[in-house]
Amino acid sequence: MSETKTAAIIGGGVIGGGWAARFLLNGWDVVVSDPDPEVERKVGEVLANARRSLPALSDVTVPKEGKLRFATSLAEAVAGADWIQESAPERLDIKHKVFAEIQAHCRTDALIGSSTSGFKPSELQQGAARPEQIFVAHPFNPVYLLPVIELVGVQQTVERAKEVLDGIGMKPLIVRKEIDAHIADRFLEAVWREALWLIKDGIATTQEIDDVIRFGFGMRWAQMGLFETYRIAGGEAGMRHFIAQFGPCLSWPWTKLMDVPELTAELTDMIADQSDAQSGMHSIRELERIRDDNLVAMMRALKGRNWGAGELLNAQDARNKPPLPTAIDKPLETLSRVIPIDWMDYNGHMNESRYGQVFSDAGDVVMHMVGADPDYIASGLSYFTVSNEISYINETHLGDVIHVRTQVLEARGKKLRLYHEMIRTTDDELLATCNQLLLHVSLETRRTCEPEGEVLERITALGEAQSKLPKPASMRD
Ligand SMILES: NC(=O)C1=CN([C@@H]2O[C@H](COP(=O)(O)OP(=O)(O)OC[C@H]3O[C@@H](n4cnc5c(N)ncnc54)[C@H](O)[C@@H]3O)[C@@H](O)[C@H]2O)C=CC1
Ligand SMILES: C[N+](C)(C)CC(=O)CC(=O)[O-]
Repeated sequence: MSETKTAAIIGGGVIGGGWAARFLLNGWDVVVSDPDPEVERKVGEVLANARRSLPALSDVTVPKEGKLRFATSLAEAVAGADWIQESAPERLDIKHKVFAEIQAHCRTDALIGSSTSGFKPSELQQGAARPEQIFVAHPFNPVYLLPVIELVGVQQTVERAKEVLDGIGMKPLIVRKEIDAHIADRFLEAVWREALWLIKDGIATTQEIDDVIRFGFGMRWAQMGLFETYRIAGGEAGMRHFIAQFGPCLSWPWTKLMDVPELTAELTDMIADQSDAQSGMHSIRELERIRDDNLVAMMRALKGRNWGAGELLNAQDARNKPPLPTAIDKPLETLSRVIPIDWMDYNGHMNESRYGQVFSDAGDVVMHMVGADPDYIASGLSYFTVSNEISYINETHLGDVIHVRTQVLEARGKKLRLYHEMIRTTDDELLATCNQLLLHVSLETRRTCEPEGEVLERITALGEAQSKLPKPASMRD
């Protein structure tokens, strides 16, 4: 058993709260230190949002949540921590004071990341007792959902940090050279500046600017980024043609980036009023939930494509996947997962089609147990499901943790009959059952045939062992 690690979060605001949730929901214990008397409530609200969204990105068992504690002093928070994440306000004087106190009380081998959006490590390290211990770990809001982290600092330190972040499902990017605002915030700054000009000059409103992003290039960026997108825009000749065609525009007046509009009271009012008209009907917490639900749905769609953020999530699932059941003389625990947002329907519960997905995944586990795994399937043999009789017994809701218990009712020759019970893990409530019949097939002839070799031996042994079990209670009722 690996020992539970501890993260100390210094500053529990928007970003510190997000870090706390990311670590906790990946099984780390977390200690938060923040002078704000409201910190427990604020972190609690971020955590509530994270609990309903992050686990829903996973299609396998999620790690057991760690323990959360609020420290009475920074010294107490950092004392035994493995990772310390500074998320205090973006002011160098505050950060220097915080680092001095951290280093006076933390372990010398602890990793000390800073969430700074723009300061370089050399600036953060000024006057530090052990400069090499401090590095930039710049996240994106919401930290519990968005995977990328920019790491800037001493090579050996950021490599250790990368290993930790990989383990909590993130996408650490080690930045080659330090630079103000790292990589991503330089883009965000450019887009933000341009948007401010467009509003100031009366060209577009906040709503119109958001629409050109979310109905257009924002969706392209979320899955391919900038260069891959523009490569395609160059047509068959790719990037070279793209540059030949659009390169000259760089010297035309297509940008006001070299200048910054003054944030006068008048411009601030204009932007804030437009933003109120656009989004004022929702509270910030409501907007956070809308954003999170949309992000989960988009990231799950990318999972299906095994692309971009979806590829990362699939790799994380593969790491968290539980081992196949080995004891064949008792009901088989074939699946455990959380119900995600995109499985909900207009009735406010899990759509009926998703029960088919759950029972199909549980059936796959039995196939893999007997050796009918991807290699066997690649050899041209498999099982087809020919019937699923599903009974919907109780409603299944967003965020429910469920597991499936499976009994093999018949495993003889070509026939594999399974009985699945889908149970809510928190209160043991039976949610649905499925009587499922699978037939062994040749993928070449697309007809049924007897299983072969080890699969035949294992399926026969499984069938015999399971035939001695009493019928599941829900079948007898
Ligand atoms: N808000 C954002 O979109 C992002 C912010 N960041 C960076 O994260 C850091 C924190 O920003 P936010 O969370 O947005 O700010 P915030 O204002 O929401 O939170 C800052 C927290 O630090 C606390 N604090 C103040 N002095 C402290 C001290 N001496 N010790 C411990 N805590 C202290 C405050 O009480 C507050 O709760 C900044 O460096 C910022 O650049 C990074 C990525 C995105
Ligand atoms: C606005 N910001 C500079 C604080 C933004 C970031 O640092 C990253 C983000 O989440 O957009």
